[in-house]
Amino acid sequence: MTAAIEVTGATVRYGDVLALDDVGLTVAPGRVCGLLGTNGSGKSTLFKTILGLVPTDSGRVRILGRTGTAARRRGLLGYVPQAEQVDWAFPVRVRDVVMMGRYGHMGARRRARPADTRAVEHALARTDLTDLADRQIGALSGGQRKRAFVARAIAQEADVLLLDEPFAGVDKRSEATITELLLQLRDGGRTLLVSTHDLAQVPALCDEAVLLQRHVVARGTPEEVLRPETLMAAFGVPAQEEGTPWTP
Ligand SMILES: Nc1ncnc2c1ncn2[C@@H]1O[C@H](COP(=O)(O)OP(=O)(O)OP(=O)(O)O)[C@@H](O)[C@H]1O
Repeated sequence: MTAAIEVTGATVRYGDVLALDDVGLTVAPGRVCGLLGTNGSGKSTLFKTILGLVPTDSGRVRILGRTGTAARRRGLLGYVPQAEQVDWAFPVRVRDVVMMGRYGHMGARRRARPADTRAVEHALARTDLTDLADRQIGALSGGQRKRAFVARAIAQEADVLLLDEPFAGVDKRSEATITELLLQLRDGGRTLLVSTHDLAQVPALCDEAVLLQRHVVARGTPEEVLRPETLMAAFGVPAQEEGTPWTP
């Protein structure tokens, strides 16, 4: 079976900074893989590498057998960025942000067809944003903004989704809504790679997990990766109590 995500021997440097060191990762279709690691451990860089947005010193990326760039251009690969990477002052409505997910389906003239409008309305409804659809994206709360980007990913109907910290700064209710939405996407056959600092979220969401510290220090089931001795060996800190954000 072709892997949904396959990264082999990826090494990335920013000048003198070694951000990824010989990283390998394989995720089968229809699975949720958690990407865990401390600040600066390379999670965002790995996403950008998969998306074809940063050059690699060495290594190879395949998304359903294609390069990341080719998969992205064909609408097979979706990305929910970290909140900090988005310009919230940009004057755009929630509905327009979600419609951006349809661009890969529209052709060069980007004219929305009825199928695109239906997909957008469906995604807004699933993320409970229908009533806020005409609001400027910058005028939403943090949790609502996250949901808007998850809605964009739903509307895109991409087979593989990369989500960078979808739970950062959201309350328990939004966290539960987002988790449920992501599991529904998985159950519909999508493949998800989800970075998070919130280890308490991992067993409920992830089928498997990878612990990154520039290179892969552990991979396996959430139980295997979250073993206290694994975390201790990797970071020299004990596991924290369930529900506590992970801040070694
Ligand atoms: N554009 C850049 N130029 C130089 N160094 C960078 C750049 N982007 C990231 N880095 C460095 O590369 C390393 C990995 O950063 P990255 O953003 O991938 O980590 P991360 O795991 O996503 O962190 P966080 O959890 O804080 O978002 C860090 O040491 C960071 O300082």
